[in-house]
Amino acid sequence: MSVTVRVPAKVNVQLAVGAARPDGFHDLANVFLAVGLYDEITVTPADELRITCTGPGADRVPLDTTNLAARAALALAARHGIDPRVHIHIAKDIPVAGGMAGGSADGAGALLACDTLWSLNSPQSELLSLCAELGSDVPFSLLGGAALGVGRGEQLTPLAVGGAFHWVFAVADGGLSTPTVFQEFDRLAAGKAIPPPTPDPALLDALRTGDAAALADTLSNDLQPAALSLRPSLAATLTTGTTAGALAALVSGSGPTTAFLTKDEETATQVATALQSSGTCHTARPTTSPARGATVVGLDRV
Ligand SMILES: C[C@@](CO)(OP(=O)(O)O)[C@H](O)COP(=O)(O)OP(=O)(O)OC[C@H]1O[C@@H](n2ccc(N)nc2=O)[C@H](O)[C@@H]1O
Ligand SMILES: Nc1ncnc2c1ncn2[C@@H]1O[C@H](COP(=O)(O)OP(=O)(O)O)[C@@H](O)[C@H]1O
Repeated sequence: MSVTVRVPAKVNVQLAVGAARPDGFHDLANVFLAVGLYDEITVTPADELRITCTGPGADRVPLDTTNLAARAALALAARHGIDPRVHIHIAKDIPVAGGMAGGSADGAGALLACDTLWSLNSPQSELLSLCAELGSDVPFSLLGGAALGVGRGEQLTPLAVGGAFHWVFAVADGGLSTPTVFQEFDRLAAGKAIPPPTPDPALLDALRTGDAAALADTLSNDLQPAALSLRPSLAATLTTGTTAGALAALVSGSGPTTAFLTKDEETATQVATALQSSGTCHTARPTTSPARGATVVGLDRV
């Protein structure tokens, strides 16, 4: 038997970052929106715990037990006293180390896939608490849609979204390390007062009403200056997309993927074409949001 789960990427439409905490994390007001780029995780019983990965950037994905998908399978098996030997295949389409939570998606996906394979039927609350142990972004990958994440981003409140938003994601060459971007944030913030992170009511309203122009006016990412400081070339990518007609542009999470919100599908195609031909990114990917969270899409009983 094998089980396949599809899991979306995310963009942070607001990422408000507080001061560094004693445990090394930062308190956040993190407004997640799931977008239609997906990894697919397939689990099959095997003689040993084994991971394979295909797709763009697969050579940069660890195939040992540091992989979040392996950690998820091991954590679920340990919780239930189950033999964890499965083959986990990751069909990757989410940019690796791109600020779109690809590793988190694989962690959430492996958790749901193993839960299904082992017929555990765990309640969502139990899966969400296991996700939070794996990483700050992992609970949202399970949930999908849109949500406000507080604490280090793992404490979620689902948000209503009033319509589809059109996006283009410009995938950069190479990745950025999330801890390094937070360290750069701390360096840039040194000596400044950092206010406690709070969600922007106007942004939550824009999501609720599905108003792309209002959302464009309220997009914000406190990690963007840090990502631009570490990767100055991203400024040219952002300018290319806005010049080509995007309503707004921002770095996705810790980057280096950049996100472009457009008023409709036609403009998204036009912005993607301009970005692709500009040479300021590796690949331009048009898509929509919100997207469903981790979902079982295949159950093969042979
Ligand atoms: C920045 C964000 C925005 O959604 O995503 P990415 O852009 O990486 O996808 C997240 O906060 C990333 O979450 P995730 O990638 O799960 O991070 P974790 O594994 O929990 O933590 C990795 C490291 O990032 C830093 N970190 C993470 C979350 C947080 N609230 N404060 C932090 O300072 C810490 O240095 C931590 O050791
Ligand atoms: N399944 C996975 N897919 C991708 N990266 C993973 C995975 N498991 C662990 N990693 C590690 O996590 C790092 C961050 O990757 P990723 O989650 O794709 O990016 P981001 O944190 O920027 O959203 C990678 O560089 C890699 O070392």
